[in-house]
Amino acid sequence: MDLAARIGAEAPAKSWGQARDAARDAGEPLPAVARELADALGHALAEPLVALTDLPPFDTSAMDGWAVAGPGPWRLGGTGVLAGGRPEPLAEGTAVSIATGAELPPGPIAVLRSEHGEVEKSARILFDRAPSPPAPGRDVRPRGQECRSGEPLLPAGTTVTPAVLGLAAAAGYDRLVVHRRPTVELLVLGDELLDSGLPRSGAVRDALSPLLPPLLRCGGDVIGRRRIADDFELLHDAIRHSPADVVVTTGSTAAGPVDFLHAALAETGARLLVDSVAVRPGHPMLLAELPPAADGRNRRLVGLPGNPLAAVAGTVTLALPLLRRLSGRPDAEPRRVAVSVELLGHPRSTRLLPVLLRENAVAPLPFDGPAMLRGLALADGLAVVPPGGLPVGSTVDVLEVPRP
Ligand SMILES: Nc1nc2c(c(=O)[nH]1)N[C@H]1C(S)=C(S)[C@@H](COP(=O)(O)OP(=O)(O)OC[C@H]3O[C@@H](n4cnc5c(N)ncnc54)[C@H](O)[C@@H]3O)O[C@H]1N2
Ligand code: MOO
Repeated sequence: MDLAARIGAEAPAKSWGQARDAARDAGEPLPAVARELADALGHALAEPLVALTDLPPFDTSAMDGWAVAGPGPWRLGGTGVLAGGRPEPLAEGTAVSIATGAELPPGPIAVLRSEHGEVEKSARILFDRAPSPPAPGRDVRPRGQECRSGEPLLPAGTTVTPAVLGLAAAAGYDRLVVHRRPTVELLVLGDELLDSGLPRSGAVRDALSPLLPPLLRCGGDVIGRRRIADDFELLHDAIRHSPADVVVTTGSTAAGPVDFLHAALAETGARLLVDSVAVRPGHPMLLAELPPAADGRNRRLVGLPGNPLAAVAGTVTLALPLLRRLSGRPDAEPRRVAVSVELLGHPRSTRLLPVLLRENAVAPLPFDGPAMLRGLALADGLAVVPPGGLPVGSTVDVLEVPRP
């Protein structure tokens, strides 16, 4: 049986948009799990975040000063209210010192800022020196100002950022229900690759081991990276036994003498969902469904071409949309930007061009060949130039290449 028959009839190359859609549709968000707040960072909320309390939970002083009842001057009483303390009711004509964030005594209480009052110490009388008399409500954060208990604060699918962790804690959460993040194993193929030092006699530095894990971490948890020699059995074995939800390979996508990826996928019983894309660079990129893991988990493989810029093209086209889908997050939408210099297109394929963004217009960068990273290293993003190119005065989508 020939290779095409073993892995299913070869479909024609997908357009760039079809390929990205196929990656977005290639799975369901992974199951929801409850995580301690600190462990939920970077995950997507599996449920809306609903306030478990009013915020603020009580009427709060917004300033250091005094809580005052009625018009001044006031008799100073009590020991004061610090943040975290419980206030006693205040009788009309009395005041008590209060700290920012402390609960106000009940009733129509106003706050006089410390810089607006003067205390006559022996008689313990507080005089009002404010430009206008303190009024109930001023310099007060009223209970429920930010939200009421039960109010939805964030929709499901929101990425848990440091700010979301803080909001969740303020709103009463100890744990969050989030989607499990997909695990990723990176298999870097190529006998010609060096891990250190200068390139020599046909051998080049492995540029993808440093480049890809930080990009892939924007969608999943990279649990391993391995260099695999150009050997069919080793590759087949690595794919078959990978514990990851998503295996990402680099190189070996084309038809060279040691490009074993298609054969290894066929031997593994994989089903190709995308097998080459009408995009430059990166056209041999692929996406496959692997047989499930022993514990029943679905597994997928993204094959990135070996040329480094082509590998980045495959990452933004297939790997990140797939990982974001599995992690329960919406995919990143491109930014639409004006074209102020003609963007030359390929006759039949989409081009992904490293560009700078200047005053909301794109400026293409030189050194954009598939094997080059010099343009990308300066770029603000990748412009998606449709077949035929784009004239001055039109607009172009620019994809973000995630940065730390
Ligand atoms: N007859 C054809 N040959 C090629 C075609 C084609 O359509 N017909 N497509 C070309 C295109 S386009 C690309 S892209 C590459 C894809 O090749 P592979 O995915 O099989 O990758 P390799 O052959 O292993 O390597 C290609 C190139 O990239 C360098 N490389 C690989 N890995 C790394 C790495 N980790 N760091 C730095 N550089 C890497 C490798 O040394 C090669 O120079 O195929 C074309 N050929
Ligand atoms: O896909 Mo290749 O990147 O054109 O070199």
